[in-house]
This record gives sequence, C-alpha cells and structure tokens, in this order.
Amino acid sequence: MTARIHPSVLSADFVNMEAALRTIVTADAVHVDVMDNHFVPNLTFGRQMVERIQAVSPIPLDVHLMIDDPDRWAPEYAATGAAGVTFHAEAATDAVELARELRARGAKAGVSLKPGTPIETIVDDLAEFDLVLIMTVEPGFGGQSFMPETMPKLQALAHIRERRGLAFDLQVDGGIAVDTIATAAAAGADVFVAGSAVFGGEDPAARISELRSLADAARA
Ligand SMILES: O=C(CO)[C@H](O)[C@H](O)COP(=O)(O)O
Ligand SMILES: [Co+2]
Repeated sequence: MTARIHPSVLSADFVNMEAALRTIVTADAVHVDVMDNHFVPNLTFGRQMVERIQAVSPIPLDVHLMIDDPDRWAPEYAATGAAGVTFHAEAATDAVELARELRARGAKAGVSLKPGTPIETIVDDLAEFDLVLIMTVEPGFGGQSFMPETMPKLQALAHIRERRGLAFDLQVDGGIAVDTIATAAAAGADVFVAGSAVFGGEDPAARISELRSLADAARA
C-alpha cells in the first residue's frame, strides 16, 4: 500500500482553518492535535473545534489526543465522526477497554507512545488497536527535531506485526520532513504525520506528494 500522509493542522492558521483544509485535499487524512495543557504543556482546542473541522473537511480526520483521562474523553471524539482517534498509553487507565469503546463507536482505535515509553506497555494487546503511533518527538509542539533513537521501537513493532499476522498501521509523528521521512519509512512506518513540513512551505500539495514519493521509495 502507498505511504499515507496526514498533515497536522497544528502548523496551520487556526483562524483560517477551512482555507488550510482546502490546501491539503490530496492528503490521506488530516491530523488534528488536541492538547489539554496537562498531559502536555500546550493547549490547542477541544471537541467543539474537532466537530467543526469534521463538518468542513473534505478528507477524513485522524484525531491525536494529548490529554489526561482519555478513558473519559476519547469516546466523545469518536462521536464527532472522526475516522480515527488515538490516545496516549501513558494517560490511559485501561487502553484495551478504551480501544473497544472507540471501535464500538465506529472509529479506528489508535494508541500512542511517547519517545521514552517502551513497546512492552502495549505489546500483548496489539490485536486491540487499528493504529500504533510512535512519537518521534516529545508531544506538545510542532517544529521539533525528529528523534532517530525512536526507530528501534518502530522496527520491533513492524517485525511483531508480520510475525503475528496483525494488521495495525504504524504511524510516526514529529519532525517528519523531506530529510527524515525515508528513515521512518525504512524502519516500517506506513502513516506519516507532517505539520511544519506541509504548512510551512509555499505549496502544501506539492510537499504532500514529495513526502509520499520519498516514503514509497524507502519502503520499496
Ligand atoms: O503531535 C504533534 C506534536 O505533539 C504534532 O502532530 C507534530 O508535532 C506535528 O508537527 P511537526 O511535523 O512540525 O513536528
Ligand atoms: Co500529533
């Protein structure tokens, strides 16, 4: 399958969101970062904004929840009609139960690991998730540098996925750009979040296709 590119609207103009969404219609989904100023030291927006993005976006929503107590809040985001909802393993009380709840509400269930969180946290429960997000920066801010030391986790999960015949997607988020995407693709990633690389340039659509080609070449 072709590499999938999910631009992060964290790097878009929040007061011109609808216009920003029109520049990325060739992407596979739009990545929407929800931050609560508790789980991470930054604040973005909540369910009301996600509902509006869902209402006007021509492409599906991939919601990344960087919030405390996702057990309580994540199902509400699935109810917006988002295609996928990803919560952090570090913040969840019962990741398996929460993933089942998200799937029951019609969303793909994603679980995310910060750079310092080992895959052992989730490795016995991989069949419960549609997506595993390996953070390639510390969550909280766009425009940070890619952390290559996270690649062994990606390689290990890609290996386990193949050995067990599982079908979850492997997503990377943070510092993904033209000079780093091949590294993540070669390590096994299929879904690539890119914020500043897409919205920081002149031509988001051209950057999306460039990133996709670079990832496909590295995966081949
Ligand atoms: O989850 C995130 C930050 O916590 C963002 O999705 C991510 O940082 C995207 O920004 P960039 O591509 O500029 O690193
Ligand atoms: Co994100």
